[in-house]
Amino acid sequence: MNANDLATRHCEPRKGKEHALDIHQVSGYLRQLPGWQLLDDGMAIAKDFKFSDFHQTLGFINAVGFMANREDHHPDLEAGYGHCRLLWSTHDVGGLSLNDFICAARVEALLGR
Ligand SMILES: C[C@H](O)[C@H](O)[C@H]1CNC2=NC(N)=NC(=O)C2=N1
Repeated sequence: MNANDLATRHCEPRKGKEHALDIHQVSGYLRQLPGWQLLDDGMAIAKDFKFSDFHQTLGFINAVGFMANREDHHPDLEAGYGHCRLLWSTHDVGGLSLNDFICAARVEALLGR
């Protein structure tokens, strides 16, 4: 599944270890998502997005927040004047699930990438 396919999927409730992706699945999806990095021993993916000012940064956060609420899957956010770092992980799974990659791909699509 490439990034465009991922971005057209919707998150589904995924609870329990059986929904955790293995390292082969994780590296396959990561290859489709430039700039996203594996963190915390493979428990999360993150990317830092740069913007020219706080208005742009806040617009991005609002767009991501809207998408995240619609998908019922929520990122950790860290932001400053000209950047926002997003981290996706599935608490209900205790690691990475397909939902994290769907949301990362949806974020790229929001930016027209
Ligand atoms: C009931 C609801 O679907 C769950 O609590 C969702 C909400 N958003 C979530 N977001 C993230 N990142 N991980 C989850 O496990 C999660 N669970």
